[in-house]
Amino acid sequence: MEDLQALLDDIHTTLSARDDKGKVATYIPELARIDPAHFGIAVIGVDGTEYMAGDAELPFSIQSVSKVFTLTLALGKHGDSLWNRVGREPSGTAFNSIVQLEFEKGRPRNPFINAGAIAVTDLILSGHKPREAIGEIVNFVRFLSGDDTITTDQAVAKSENATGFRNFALAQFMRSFDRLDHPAEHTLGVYFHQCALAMSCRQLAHAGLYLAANGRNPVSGSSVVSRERARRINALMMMCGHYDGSGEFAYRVGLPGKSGVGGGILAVAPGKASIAVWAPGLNDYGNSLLGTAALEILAKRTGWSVFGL
Ligand SMILES: NC(=O)CC[C@H](N)C(=O)O
Repeated sequence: MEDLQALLDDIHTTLSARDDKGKVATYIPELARIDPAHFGIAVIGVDGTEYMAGDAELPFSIQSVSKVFTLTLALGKHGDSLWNRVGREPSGTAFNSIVQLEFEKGRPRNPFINAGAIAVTDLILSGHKPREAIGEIVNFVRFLSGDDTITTDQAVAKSENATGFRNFALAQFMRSFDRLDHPAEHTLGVYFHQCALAMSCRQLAHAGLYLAANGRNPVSGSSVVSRERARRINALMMMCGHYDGSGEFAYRVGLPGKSGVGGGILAVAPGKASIAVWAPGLNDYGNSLLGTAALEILAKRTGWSVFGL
């Protein structure tokens, strides 16, 4: 395998020169202001070695990448009973789609589409005030990444709270099937804050390291989840992490990954490394255009894939 740092520098140079950077999300007004020219990538090996290129230390809005961490947290609190609320099948629909919810009686297909993530957040809220649940999520992500400086971007959370009509519709609709335990405003108050977590590629790659290392963070030495649970979360990321673009991502990259509309993607090369990439311009599925391209090149040149050696 070629030198990883040289490879990241090459990916950064090649992709920064591309004219077509995709389109930044505009439905959350605060995200519409982000410069699509940003590009960052960080790879943390399971031995803790860090490789970075571009804006790898600049915090960005992780948005739906947070759904991996809230799923992990909620599984820790509720165990497999979580699956009574949400399924484990790819949806084949957009991240914010409502259509399947009626046919499937308010049980979202998986924890990574918006409806499913809102149901997971509702479980985290159990027994808490929204403020406490937000604190618990922030503390969990700080623990995962070993970095106490991580916070939520209040302007992004506020911006989404003011314009997240679709998410309110999803939450109210689930509530009509008795699938949420809390008022939509409470659950979404927490959900918008988890999406507004601001993290750099470096912090994000550290936070995802447990998924590359059998459930244990090799840098901090902490056990996060069992080996079996880490595998299962990876399986869900592979099947559902990119919504109706999940098949295409698996085909091109071949690694479990989770995207967010802020342009971030967390990808996991089991036994090898945790990878975070950020390029704010999105493709038609709402996944980072150049982030996907970067991971495709990285996977090809390293040979990292869960589908073969
Ligand atoms: N795909 C995403 O990143 C969506 C997250 C965003 N906060 C939303 O709920 O619409």
